[in-house]
Amino acid sequence: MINKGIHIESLSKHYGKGDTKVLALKDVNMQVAPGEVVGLIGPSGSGKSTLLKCLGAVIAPTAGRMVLDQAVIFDNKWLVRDLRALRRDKIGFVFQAPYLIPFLNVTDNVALLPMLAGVPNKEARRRALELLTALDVHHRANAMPAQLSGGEQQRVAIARGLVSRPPVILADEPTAPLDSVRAMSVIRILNDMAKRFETAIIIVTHDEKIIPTFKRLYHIRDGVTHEEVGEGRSFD
Ligand SMILES: Nc1ncnc2c1ncn2[C@@H]1O[C@H](COP(=O)(O)OP(=O)(O)OP(=O)(O)O)[C@@H](O)[C@H]1O
Repeated sequence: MINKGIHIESLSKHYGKGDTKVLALKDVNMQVAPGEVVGLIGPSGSGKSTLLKCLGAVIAPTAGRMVLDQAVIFDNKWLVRDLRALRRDKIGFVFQAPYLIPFLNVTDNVALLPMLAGVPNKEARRRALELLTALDVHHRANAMPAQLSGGEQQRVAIARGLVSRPPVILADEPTAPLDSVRAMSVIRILNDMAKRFETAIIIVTHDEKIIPTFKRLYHIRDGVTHEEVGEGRSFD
């Protein structure tokens, strides 16, 4: 039986050829169980973004194996024909920059993905408002993105990444533009989501405030991951 969550085995990624070849990932192994929130930390250029892009089916690894939510998606080649559908149905992305759609209001920015996936509009908007409330930005539900502060935009983008309840969430520096109270509340929400919906979550971060909250971390150096036990400190 193939496990749920995220499993990466012997993953490598090379960019370029010959003299300009870069070995960005070398034999990476990683597991994240459903319901678990794992940190991915490492210096600039160590391979964090490359690993998230491979897992998010944005770029192809050079070799190795990746399993997402009980499906082998890559085994030295893609085993999934429709990578767009894989991204839409299985993976929630939360980026450093919010990338909201400028001509949709806050609620519709969050509700759009479930609407596109066939959830009735009313239910999609209800789920959107529930998350906007949890992220303390519901009072801006009818505003347009340009009318929000940077931190508010980021919280809306986090709600959008969570609203489809994907089995996997990949977050790249999600708390970077937030103050420490808001950063902690985002981490609390991601932990709640993980437990409630059995989501496997990877958070790439440099944020010293949130690193002690992880129970388990992967430290990446020069494309090689090292598993570490975190403090798992309560974030209340
Ligand atoms: N498209 C590309 N072409 C060639 N080399 C690349 C490409 N993207 C990344 N690299 C190289 O791969 C290595 C890993 O880069 P990556 O962006 O994954 O690091 P990172 O840990 O995310 O860094 P940062 O914290 O600075 O964002 C680096 O040496 C980088 O220069």
